[in-house]
Amino acid sequence: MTVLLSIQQIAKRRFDAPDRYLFEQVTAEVTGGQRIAVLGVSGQGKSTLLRILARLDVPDEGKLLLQGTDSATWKPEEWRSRVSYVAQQAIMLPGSVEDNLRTVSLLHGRPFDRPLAEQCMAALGLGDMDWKKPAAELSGGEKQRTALIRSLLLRPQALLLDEVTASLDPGSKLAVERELNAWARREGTACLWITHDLEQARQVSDTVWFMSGGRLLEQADTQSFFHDPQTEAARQFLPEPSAGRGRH
Ligand SMILES: Nc1ncnc2c1ncn2[C@@H]1O[C@H](COP(=O)(O)OP(=O)(O)OP(=O)(O)O)[C@@H](O)[C@H]1O
Repeated sequence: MTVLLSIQQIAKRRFDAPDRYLFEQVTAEVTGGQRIAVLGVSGQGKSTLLRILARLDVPDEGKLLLQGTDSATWKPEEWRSRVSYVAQQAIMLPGSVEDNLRTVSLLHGRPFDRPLAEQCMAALGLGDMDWKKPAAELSGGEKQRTALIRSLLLRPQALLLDEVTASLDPGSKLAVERELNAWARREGTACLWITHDLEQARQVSDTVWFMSGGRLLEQADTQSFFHDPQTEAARQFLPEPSAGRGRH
């Protein structure tokens, strides 16, 4: 698999104590279609790292490359149309659902793919939605899925998903997991999921990135991470081992 994103020695300083790092020495690669769960206790900087990868925030140290080209060479909007961040708190743009679905295409100068929008809405349980409805009137879960579809319509190479199913009912959550797994397989879209739901992490990832102590402490195959975590911090983070999970 070709390397899509290369993350080299990225560090971010704490804004409340600039002599200390929120995280440092983060080095990793993301390949096309790779499915990664980004795990760790609250406040490790998982969201901050993904926002840096989407160029919505800047690192204090280190380099980011997309398809081998340094981030400084990419226009930010071109980068963001390829590496799309979906926030936990979906922000709807003014206007209707349809305006929301169309706006990102307009912003990035792409034709609006209505059949794809219809297909995504149906797949995520929004097939009966009135597209003329003001987006501000949607429920939290409807906003979250509409925001996700807005990003999917860009056909990004990487989707950075920040607790995107947090306000969804179990059925809708499953629909999102299935649809994004299908995108990763079909389109080769890399999916990075921040989640606190360990069952979800198992369903949606082949690789785990575990953040702890200001480092990207483990990068492991998902099965190996859950069955045989290599660090004490990861062992503490995971629930008590179930029968059969070997630990050193
Ligand atoms: N430079 C910084 N950039 C972002 N957050 C910072 C910074 N310095 C300190 N912080 C603090 O560190 C924490 C980082 O939050 P962030 O959302 O990135 O972590 P997280 O691991 O995603 O947490 P959660 O799992 O709760 O969403 C916040 O409490 C924030 O106030």
